[in-house]
Amino acid sequence: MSLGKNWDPTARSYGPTRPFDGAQAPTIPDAFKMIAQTANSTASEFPQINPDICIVNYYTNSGKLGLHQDKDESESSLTKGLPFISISIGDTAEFMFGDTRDKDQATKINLESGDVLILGGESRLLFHGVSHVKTNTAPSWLKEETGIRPGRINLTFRQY
Ligand SMILES: O=C(O)CCC(=O)C(=O)O
Ligand SMILES: [Fe+2]
Repeated sequence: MSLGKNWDPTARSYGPTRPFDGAQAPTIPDAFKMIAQTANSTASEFPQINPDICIVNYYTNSGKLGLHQDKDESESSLTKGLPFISISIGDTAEFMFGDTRDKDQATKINLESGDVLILGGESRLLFHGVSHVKTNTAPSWLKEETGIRPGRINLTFRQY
């Protein structure tokens, strides 16, 4: 799902409403924005964004996401290298990134629950994706306190 603007993964475009039922995208809660902007300000090499899009992805333990570039934001946002800020919650993902769409050449890192990843400036158009989600790796306190189901939640904040 997405907050702020609707993201249509089929058309790869943003709009005010969901095409299949016309629902408005909910606004991004201020508390969410605050977390993203605080993370953004610690990465002082990147410009500060005022996020107007938050895409929420849920991955089951068999979920993956192929290597892709995020280049559907406005031309001015991309030219300025405005960062997107990604926050991971739940099970650990193996995240891959690189200069090409070739999985074998990509660098792989673990994104654990609570990790923040920021792609901005020259790294804004890196190819990236999720090779797999590691079963039963979420912190036990998170499972106990929230009842979060198996899998991983990822929030990406962007400025269109
Ligand atoms: O789940 C992730 O860590 C990456 C998500 C992503 O690349 C996207 O939403 O465009
Ligand atoms: Fe992406």
